[in-house]
Amino acid sequence: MPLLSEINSPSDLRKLPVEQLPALCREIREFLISRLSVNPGHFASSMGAVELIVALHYVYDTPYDRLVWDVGHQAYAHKILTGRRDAFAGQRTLNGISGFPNPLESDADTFMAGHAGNSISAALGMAIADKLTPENRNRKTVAVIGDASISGGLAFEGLNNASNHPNDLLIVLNDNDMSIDPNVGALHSYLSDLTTSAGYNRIRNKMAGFFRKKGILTDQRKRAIIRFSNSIKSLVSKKQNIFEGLNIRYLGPMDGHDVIKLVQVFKEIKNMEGPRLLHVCTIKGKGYKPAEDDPAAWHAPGKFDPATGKKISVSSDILPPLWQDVFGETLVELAGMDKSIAGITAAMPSGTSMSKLAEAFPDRTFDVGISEGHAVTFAGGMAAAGKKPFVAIYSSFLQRAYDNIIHDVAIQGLPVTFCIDRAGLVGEDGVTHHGLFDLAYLNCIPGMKISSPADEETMRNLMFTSLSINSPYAIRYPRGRAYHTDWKSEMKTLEVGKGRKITDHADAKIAILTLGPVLKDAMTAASLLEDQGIKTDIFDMIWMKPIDMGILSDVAQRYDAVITVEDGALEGGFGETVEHHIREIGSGIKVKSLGVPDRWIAQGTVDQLKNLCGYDVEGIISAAKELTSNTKG
Ligand SMILES: Cc1ncc(C[n+]2csc(CCOP(=O)(O)OP(=O)(O)O)c2C)c(N)n1
Ligand SMILES: CC(=O)[C@@H](O)[C@H](O)COP(=O)(O)O
Ligand SMILES: [Mg+2]
Repeated sequence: MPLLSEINSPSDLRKLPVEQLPALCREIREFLISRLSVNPGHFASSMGAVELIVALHYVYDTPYDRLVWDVGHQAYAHKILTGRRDAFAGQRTLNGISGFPNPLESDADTFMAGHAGNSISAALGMAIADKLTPENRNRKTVAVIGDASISGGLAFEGLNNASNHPNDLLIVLNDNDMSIDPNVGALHSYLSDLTTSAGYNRIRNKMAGFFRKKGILTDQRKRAIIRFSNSIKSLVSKKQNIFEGLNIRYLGPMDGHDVIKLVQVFKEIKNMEGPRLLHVCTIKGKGYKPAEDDPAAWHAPGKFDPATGKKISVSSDILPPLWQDVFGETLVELAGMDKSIAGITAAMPSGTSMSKLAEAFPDRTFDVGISEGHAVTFAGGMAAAGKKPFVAIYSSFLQRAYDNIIHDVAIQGLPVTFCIDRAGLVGEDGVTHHGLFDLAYLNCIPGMKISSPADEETMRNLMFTSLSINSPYAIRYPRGRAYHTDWKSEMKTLEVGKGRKITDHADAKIAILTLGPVLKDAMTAASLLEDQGIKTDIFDMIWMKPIDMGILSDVAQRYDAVITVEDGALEGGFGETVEHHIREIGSGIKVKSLGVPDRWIAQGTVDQLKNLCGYDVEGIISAAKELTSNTKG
């Protein structure tokens, strides 16, 4: 790769003649295909954003000028051009670079990315701060946001605020007509026929410059003219351009793969004043036919054969189900039993397997787009109207909807069932995507029921139990696979707040209390400990709230020490709750809590990260040994 191998910074890129940029884009795509076929990541989005990223770094004085990425899964070319080409082979691995922009990793990464919708607000903050900072007056800021991400509430809040205070923010709307799955919503269909002529903009730009030089065009007069021209346009075209209706200058649409044209346009608009939005049209998966043909399947394809596009699956055996499929297929069964059941997803139908309900009951399944807050309140509305909504949202994305859970569901005690997927460490997506806080952030909400299954049977029974729960209810489960190939057991109603004793040794001195699938590690650890003469008893608590006080008082009386294990943050988590109640009972036994410590956890495999956090089999064994030696001493 003769061009790419010489680029170790954006200033190296800017030394190239513009005519060489198409060749550079080809090399970047070749690089992405070769690296991502062996070390998987977000493929199609990044393939579609190559020209856009090259042109931005070519025209803007990065990293002094700021690029703010939305989600950031499309920004691999940005990482490659900003000194991380060689490190890219280790992206999304332990101690490697992150799969998303991260300011801790590079000064070219201006803001944390990973959760959709934050780029406009963050970039607007930077742009306005620069207006207030004399030495930064000429610093440019550009937000790059996709067509699905811009439909989220936070993005709209940013757009709505963009014309209130003087700023020169450029928003680049990267419209590839896709989310992870096909994009949804009115804005999506609106974008597809949004037009304004580039010629019209050029003339308008020249006139504005002329009148400004004459001192005729003040800010106030300019805003009046824009409002006047918008009203003329909406009279003539009958279509108010939504962005110009918000006093954000709309430019485009243009071909997002014509890197020469993009350079020319960015040069033209770079020094324009006031908030602008450039609408570029791209193809998700551009430059790799299998991905162009099926961008959803190539959003995060895993390993593949670059020559054939054949996915390289980890095993050909019959595998246990994905937890999300246990959820999806069980929900279809429940929806068949109870017509009041509806399913809601926030732009993650395939990720949560809510797609299975959509196939079986399309009229009872709702994809509301990347709008988790709206999804929860929408569910609250459905519940208030007598339905039984199941909202499936990844734990870390659900963080976006915290007050919606409290204000629009819990205070009213509405029967919404939260199916919290990707709960716990998720692995390679890293710090923004680990679902570590749901136990803590839900536990303090009055009336919220919180559960976590250790296996498929319990998952199905917890879901079935929702039919007899008429109040807010959460079931949390992890990314990845469960355990049993034949898992579709008969369902039954569980007693709310009732855990189960797994082992019962007369002479065990240590109790191990687990919540969720960490039970498996505890059982492995217990049998290894028994081989070493240390007897423990295991309890699968199933419920975090209400917690099984019967088990806690039994444990407090019978054992010398307790180990708790959770796949989540220790602060405010399951272990703290156990200790709080054991102290309330008046017991002073030692409680050792294992889980995620109070620090940010970057990317790696789940096994690597659990080991680092000390709650894998090894961690449980060493905790039991430590307690045994302490209680003996
Ligand atoms: C708050 C939040 N919800 C959901 C997601 C999952 N997610 C990641 S990328 C994506 C689709 C983004 O679509 P778009 O903005 O159009 O970018 P594209 O992938 O098309 O480049 C979604 C839903 C997320 N990252 N953040
Ligand atoms: C970029 C993004 O947020 C999603 O693509 C996310 O990475 C999906 O996670 P899973 O791979 O766990 O479905
Ligand atoms: Mg898109």
